[in-house]
Amino acid sequence: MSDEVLRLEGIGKTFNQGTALEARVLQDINLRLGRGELTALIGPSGSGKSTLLNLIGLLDVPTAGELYLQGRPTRSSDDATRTRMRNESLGFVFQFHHLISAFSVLENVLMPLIIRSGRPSAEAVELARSLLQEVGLERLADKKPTEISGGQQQRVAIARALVTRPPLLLADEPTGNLDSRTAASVFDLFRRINEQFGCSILVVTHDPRLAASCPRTIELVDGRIVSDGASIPRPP
Ligand SMILES: Nc1ncnc2c1ncn2[C@@H]1O[C@H](COP(=O)(O)OP(=O)(O)OP(=O)(O)O)[C@@H](O)[C@H]1O
Repeated sequence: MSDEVLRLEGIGKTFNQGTALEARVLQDINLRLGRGELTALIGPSGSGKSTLLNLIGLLDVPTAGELYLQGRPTRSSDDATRTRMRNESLGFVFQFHHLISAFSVLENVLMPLIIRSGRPSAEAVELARSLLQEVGLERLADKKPTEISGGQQQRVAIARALVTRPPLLLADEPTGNLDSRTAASVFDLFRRINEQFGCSILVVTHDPRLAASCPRTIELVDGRIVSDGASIPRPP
């Protein structure tokens, strides 16, 4: 199996192409993510980070170039194929975690498996419990999301994103609404998950300290990659 999880070749995104509202947001993005890499995506507001993450997450389609997920081209795939590839290969963690308040923490973690194949098997429940243990929340499995803190809710969202064992985890400002100590501990969790599960993680962050704790940082400015390399360590 290839060690390459993701490859972007000449990716561009222009919204409202051919109209007065045309907006060229991404240009000539070339990028390769290997298995098990932990990478930060940084850049000023409006530089195109979320747009790029949406393309990588197969939630939107580029207007130029090709995007390969685990070696498979995606641009001309139909919606059903893209949905299948998304469910098989990707996990998502967002700033606002969208946990379902009527369900318990455990049921929320199980949700991707329930969507995939209905009633969860005993193995699925066991996997969800072990992920909750991994994120330090096994004792809260029966609580509702409203009964736990923001940092704990984000940990539930991370466990939920991992329950399908995705080779690539995408995170968009996952610590954006957390205080700095809680943000640092959620980021520690990303590092531990990366080491333990070997999944590749691409995380958009505005926080330079958090970015510096990733081995690799990619910087976008005005829709282009302006730097891509080893992160510069910062003092704690
Ligand atoms: N659907 C759309 N139609 C037109 N323009 C869009 C659309 N989506 C995003 N844009 C524009 O693309 C640019 C990049 O937006 P994007 O949200 O990707 O930036 P970002 O780097 O994630 O910003 P932030 O850090 O503030 O979240 C912005 O100028 C935005 O207005």
